[in-house]
Amino acid sequence: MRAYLYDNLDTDCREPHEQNPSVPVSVEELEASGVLYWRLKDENFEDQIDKICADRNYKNRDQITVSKQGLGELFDAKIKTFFAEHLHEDEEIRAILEGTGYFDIRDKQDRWVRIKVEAGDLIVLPAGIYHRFTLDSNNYLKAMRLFKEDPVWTPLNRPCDEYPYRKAYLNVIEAN
Ligand SMILES: CSCCC(=O)/C(O)=C/O
Ligand SMILES: [Fe+2]
Repeated sequence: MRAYLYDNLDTDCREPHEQNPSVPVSVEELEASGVLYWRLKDENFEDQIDKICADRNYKNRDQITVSKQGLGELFDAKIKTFFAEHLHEDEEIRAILEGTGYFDIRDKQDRWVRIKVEAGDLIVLPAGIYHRFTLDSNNYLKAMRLFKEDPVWTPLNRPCDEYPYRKAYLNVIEAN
């Protein structure tokens, strides 16, 4: 995982969009926005996932393959939905199994921070954070999705500042 400020250029979102010079964003800075990160080791990948699930009460899991083959005729529509700035009522928890991609999150100053993920990364985006997702130029990512009960990942596109989970998110972040 590597995180940095987005350059805000209006070119293909699958490009890195790293500023020049780059402005790195640390794991601690991500945490200040409520984003959690773990690096999972190959040797005991499943054990580490199981421990995080037990600690954080994630009871269920499934897998998604974000690629033309994996999503079939839904691919173009899904990719568009993922990259529209949105939030969810629930956490978005993804353990990357194969491939690469970018999660962009809005930090406390409402700047886009780009998080490059690869196999072995586990990321938790808190409920209520504005974010988006895109593949990179490899056009392939397979992820495990973790969730507590039935997940509520309906994307609510910005602006939705009046939703209770957005307000709850801002309250937690401001107290940090
Ligand atoms: C890497 S999983 C696909 C992206 C997704 O599920 C989502 O909600 C993006 O915001
Ligand atoms: Fe999302």
